[in-house]
Amino acid sequence: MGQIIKGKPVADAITEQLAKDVEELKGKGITPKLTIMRIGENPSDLSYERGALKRYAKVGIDTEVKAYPENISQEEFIEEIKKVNEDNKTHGILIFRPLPKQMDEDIIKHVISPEKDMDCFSPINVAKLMSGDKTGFPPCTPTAVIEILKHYNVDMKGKNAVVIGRSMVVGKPVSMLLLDENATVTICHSRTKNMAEIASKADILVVGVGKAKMVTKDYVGKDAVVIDVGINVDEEGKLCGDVDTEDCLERASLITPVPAGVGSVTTSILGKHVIKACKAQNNL
Ligand SMILES: Nc1nc(=O)c2c([nH]1)NC[C@@H]1CN(c3ccc(C(=O)N[C@@H](CCC(=O)O)C(=O)O)cc3)C=[N+]21
Repeated sequence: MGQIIKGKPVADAITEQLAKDVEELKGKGITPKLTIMRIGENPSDLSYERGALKRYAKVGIDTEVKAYPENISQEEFIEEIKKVNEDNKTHGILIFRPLPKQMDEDIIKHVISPEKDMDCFSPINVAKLMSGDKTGFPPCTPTAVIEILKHYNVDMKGKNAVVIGRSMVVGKPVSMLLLDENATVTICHSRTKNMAEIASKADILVVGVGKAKMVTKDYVGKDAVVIDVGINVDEEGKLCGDVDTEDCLERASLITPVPAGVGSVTTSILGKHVIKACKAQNNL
């Protein structure tokens, strides 16, 4: 029988350091600030926003939410991003994704200033992630996955890691970060044949596809570590992951829940990025 590993202890450890860093910056007369740009009222965006606001109120990071109507035009949104880029008080920007249909992410991604881009939207940060340049900002959720594995002493070196999903927010970047930790990485996606069979060979299984409870015990090898990155809303309007946690628990050794798993660590990583950006922008 496996064990459920929560994000909270990991998030708390990171937050403790955050609070110290903020205090130090405030001692120098600097208040780190994050500006969140949200279009519409997607429940998973709102969940992230609530988590972030709560955490940063505790540690003293200023947070401003700029909310825009679902039908805002691309031109208007670009102007808004430019304004925040130029706002001297803002050190970090988070733009919730995916953006609505009228937006072309391949255009917008070039607008956000790479120094303020907290979640690896800018192609500059994507390139830095690919090349292992630590001055960039890898996306928060994939970084949270690695922090959880480290916190619970899961050895990644030489292990078989299988990632399900190839998105730019989860699958691809988390694969790069696992590779950095010397895991042997396999990426599965919608066209993969025999996915359950491949997944069941994993020592570490990371799932981020956005399909509620898609991963059942057939995907899980004995004593595998399962990290559920999915944030879905079920028929009853409750948050649930991509993994059927109950079902997989009998085979897995460790498994993260949703909610209270990866998501809770994501917000603390975002805070860490804001501090890093704030220091860099103040030549500290
Ligand atoms: N550019 C971008 N990057 C993202 O990483 C991103 C995004 N856009 N759009 C939305 C999704 C969703 N997401 C969540 C992160 C944390 C919680 C989180 O903190 N959840 C708390 C619950 C908080 C609450 O609901 O009160 C928990 O799981 O315990 C939820 C959802 C990141 N996403």
